[in-house]
Amino acid sequence: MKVAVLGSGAMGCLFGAAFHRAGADVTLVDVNAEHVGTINAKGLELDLRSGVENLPIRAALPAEVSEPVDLMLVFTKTFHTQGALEGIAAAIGENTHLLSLQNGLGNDKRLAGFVSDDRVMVGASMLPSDLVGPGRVRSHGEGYSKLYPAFGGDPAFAEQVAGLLSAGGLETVLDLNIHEVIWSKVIFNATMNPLCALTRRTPGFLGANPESRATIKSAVAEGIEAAHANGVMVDGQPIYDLTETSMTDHADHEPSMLQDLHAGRRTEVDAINGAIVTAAKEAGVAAPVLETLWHLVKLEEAKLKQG
Ligand SMILES: NC(=O)C1=CN([C@@H]2O[C@H](COP(=O)(O)OP(=O)(O)OC[C@H]3O[C@@H](n4cnc5c(N)ncnc54)[C@H](OP(=O)(O)O)[C@@H]3O)[C@@H](O)[C@H]2O)C=CC1
Ligand SMILES: CC(C)(CO)C(=O)C(=O)O
Repeated sequence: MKVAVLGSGAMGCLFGAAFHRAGADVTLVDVNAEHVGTINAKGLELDLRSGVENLPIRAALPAEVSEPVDLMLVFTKTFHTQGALEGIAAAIGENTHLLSLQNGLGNDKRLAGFVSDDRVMVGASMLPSDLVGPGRVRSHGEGYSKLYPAFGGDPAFAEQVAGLLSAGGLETVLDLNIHEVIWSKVIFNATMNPLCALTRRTPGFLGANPESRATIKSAVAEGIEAAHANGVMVDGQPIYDLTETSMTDHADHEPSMLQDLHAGRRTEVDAINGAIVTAAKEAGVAAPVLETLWHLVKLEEAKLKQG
């Protein structure tokens, strides 16, 4: 399978490596010229719990990819999806499938503007990953990934994709209820990511303090109510369980929102907290804790703009 990973930062490199290990023809596409150059010159360095690995994977700037691919895995930040797909139009042919495992709500609609609905796949990943420097990625935590065609239909291609990822070392399964999976993940992210970003601490710190534990409980409860009000019947307990797992298994992982603030970049809080709060309001329910976390992270972003 010919695969392009669009946005080859922390997660894109981790997944590109799995496709490469499974024998796919992979190109890591990114706008960061230093990162692309380092991967081409020295290989991709992956620091995993199992050890450090160096993989000779091809990397490219978007303008350098001119042949259509079978699969384009989109792993930019959500607010870059539209521009990134426009910038790689030459690689999107009439048989190209698009897959997003990005955080947040609305990724299905963002991809649907570029290929027919039957070639859009979405999902979520619980794997943690950090971009340590040009050509270097660290992932020290376990986690599964789930995917499915976003608008239903034949899952045969999605099955092949999940098979390759699993063969390449990243456990991936199909889930018919993919929108419940995505909502469960976004509720988790809307709770844990802002709390870590605002305190500048990792999940282990949140687990050790009663104030964060109380906030986690309220935020998750609001997210579940918002999902149910929107007709997405998520099961609540596994989301609380995920927060517990992250406070132990991912105790030292910097959630992507914390990585963003540390790097002085915009966060994805609008697609995460903002999207849940908006959906909640549209369905006639309030989500005040999630809304406050959203606004506090927006203030952090405003501080970054001030310098
Ligand atoms: N990190 C994690 O542990 C997890 C992240 N996620 C989700 O995965 C997605 C990706 O996150 P993550 O890997 O952390 O993000 P990163 O910032 O590490 O990677 C995104 C990459 O996309 C690049 N990029 C930006 N614009 C374009 C473009 N037009 N064309 C090609 N590449 C572009 C960025 O370059 P530049 O930096 O120069 O803008 C960057 O290298 C997000 O939605 C995140 O929420 C999900 C689960 C876990
Ligand atoms: C790794 C994980 C699952 C939890 O922190 C995540 O989604 C993120 O960092 O955004």
